[in-house]
Amino acid sequence: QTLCGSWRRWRKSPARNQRRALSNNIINNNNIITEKLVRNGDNKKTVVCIEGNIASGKTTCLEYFSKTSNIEILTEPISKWRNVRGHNPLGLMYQDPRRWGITLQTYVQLTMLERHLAATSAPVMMMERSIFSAKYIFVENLFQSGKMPEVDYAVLSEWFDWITTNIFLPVDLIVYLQTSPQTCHERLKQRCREEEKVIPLEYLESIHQLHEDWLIRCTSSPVPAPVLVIPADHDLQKMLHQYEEHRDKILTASNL
Ligand SMILES: Nc1ncnc2c1ncn2[C@@H]1O[C@H](COP(=O)(O)OP(=O)(O)O)[C@@H](O)[C@H]1O
Ligand SMILES: Nc1ccn([C@H]2C[C@H](O)[C@@H](COP(=O)(O)O)O2)c(=O)n1
Repeated sequence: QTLCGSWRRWRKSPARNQRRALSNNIINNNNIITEKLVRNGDNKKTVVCIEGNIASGKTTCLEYFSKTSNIEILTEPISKWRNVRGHNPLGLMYQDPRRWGITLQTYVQLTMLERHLAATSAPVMMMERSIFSAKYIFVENLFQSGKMPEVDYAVLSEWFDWITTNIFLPVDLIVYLQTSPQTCHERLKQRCREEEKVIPLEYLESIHQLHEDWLIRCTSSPVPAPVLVIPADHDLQKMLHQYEEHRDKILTASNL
């Protein structure tokens, strides 16, 4: 069990402390107090985001916790990314990232926002990824690898900044499933999703480095919550054992 170096840095400002603030006020660049949009009931809910590389085992982890009462599971809306009104932006992005990266990532940003704001009844909401990793990992990767034009990156960044400045999107804990890119490559081939057949090991290596910069080295983008790192190269049985070991910590994340 490891807690990321970001633990201390962000401990003072995670979701619980924001919730404790007298209101949902924020102070903008001009020192004018404005209100963040808040969904009713957000004060009580614990939000846990499962982060990790492609095919690292996030869905399998969520499936395991879905058997627990009091947890509501929100998987990534990948079926929407594969079919929006008959179009497949995920497939298009892998075929021609320069042309379709902005299209997919705009839609990912919208659908992840919907996930964060979903009306859930259980006290704990466990989400696959977040609007934060969509921006800090996937959009960054497209831009840094030269596959997203600067203007597309600027427009997406403006949208992201507006959303995260004006809408209260609390996260209590990030669970980072830390894998080697090689493990993910093996699992990806085994899963055999049609759109992903073109993904080379190098792509998974880039995505891995971005996760490490964000959640372990804490050198790239803000980490919105404490991070629990779970080594995830192990076989399924060992992974389930680790999930069981961390169960209490995960379920009581809002007390961190
Ligand atoms: N610990 C594990 N050992 C071996 N295979 C795994 C393990 N966890 C998941 N898998 C398999 O790897 C593939 C990707 O797992 P999945 O949970 O879909 O990952 P993700 O949601 O992170 O993309 C699936 O075929 C799954 O059955
Ligand atoms: N912002 C994002 C989020 C996800 N994707 C891609 C990466 C995978 O092909 C797929 C999600 O699969 P998972 O990691 O959950 O197995 O969607 C992306 O391109 N941009």
